[in-house]
Amino acid sequence: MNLYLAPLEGITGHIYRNALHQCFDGFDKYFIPFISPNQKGHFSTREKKDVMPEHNQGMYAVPQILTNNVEDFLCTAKKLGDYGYKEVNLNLGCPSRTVVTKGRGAGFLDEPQKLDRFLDAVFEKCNLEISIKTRIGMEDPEEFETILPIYNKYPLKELIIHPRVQKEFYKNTPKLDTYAWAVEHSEHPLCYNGDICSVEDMEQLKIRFPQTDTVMMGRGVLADPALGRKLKGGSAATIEELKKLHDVLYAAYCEEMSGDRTILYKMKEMWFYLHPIFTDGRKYFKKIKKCEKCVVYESVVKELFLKETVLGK
Ligand SMILES: Cc1cc2nc3c(=O)[nH]c(=O)nc-3n(C[C@H](O)[C@H](O)[C@H](O)COP(=O)(O)O)c2cc1C
Repeated sequence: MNLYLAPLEGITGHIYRNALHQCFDGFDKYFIPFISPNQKGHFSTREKKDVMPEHNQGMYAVPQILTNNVEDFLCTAKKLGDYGYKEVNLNLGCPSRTVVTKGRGAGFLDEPQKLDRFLDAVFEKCNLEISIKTRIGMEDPEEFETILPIYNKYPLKELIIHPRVQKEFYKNTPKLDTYAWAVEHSEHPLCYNGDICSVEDMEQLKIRFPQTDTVMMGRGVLADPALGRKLKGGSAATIEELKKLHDVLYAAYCEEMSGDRTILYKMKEMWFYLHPIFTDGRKYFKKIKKCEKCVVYESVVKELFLKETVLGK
């Protein structure tokens, strides 16, 4: 089984990926949140920090590009190639309105002919391997019957399918019937993505799709950082391991960012996903959300790790 860490913009940046890799590992590929090429043609500070080889040591990292412009894609891919990357991923799933209204991310799925011409040009000129992470349409899963044949025309490294349409954002449940149709009709190796948060979820997926041997996971990992390890037959997270992950992350955010508010914003985001793994996690999450100073935060977290334990999963 190949397991991939999903890109989560604002969360699984280099600090999170390195902390996860150091404390739990378990992933065959670590996807980097999207790079959105700008008019000036250079990376933002966040993007640069995220793709720098020294921030991705010892792991197979895949950068992702969000664009609908051929030149921007090629120019970004070239720079990533210069950094040493062999593979890039194209984002055709981002549901955010600001992205979609510009015809990027999931918005590109609304213009199949333009998408076809885009892929034709980038596959002709790009020297790197290209994979695609896609939703199944904008409004209706049936749109995928037009989109998949386009993907089938090009030599994709792999196709990662998150079987929701754009308008659902992260609501409802993944459309497994559409994924089943894709399993039958795709010419490419497939990776399934969506709502795999436990060993049981994976078992269910494998019952219906025994041929699926590559799965990407995002929020499930934030909620249980040992998920990848557990899916590979390893043990559940211990309280000591979770404390270590927390301490590594917190130290790295304190070093990279300035100001209690900015640091605590990052930590609160992490706790939003992670708190349910602890006994009485809700109580502590409420306290954490109220923290405005790092010293106060540190004492709340210290108490949590002292008094609570990990819920058996
Ligand atoms: C906060 C957040 C940020 C995300 N950022 C990205 C991104 O940069 N690129 C991308 O392809 N998908 C992004 N996604 C989608 C995830 O990669 C993934 O497809 C989605 O969360 C479904 O998988 P999951 O159920 O395992 O979390 C993001 C999702 C969330 C919730």
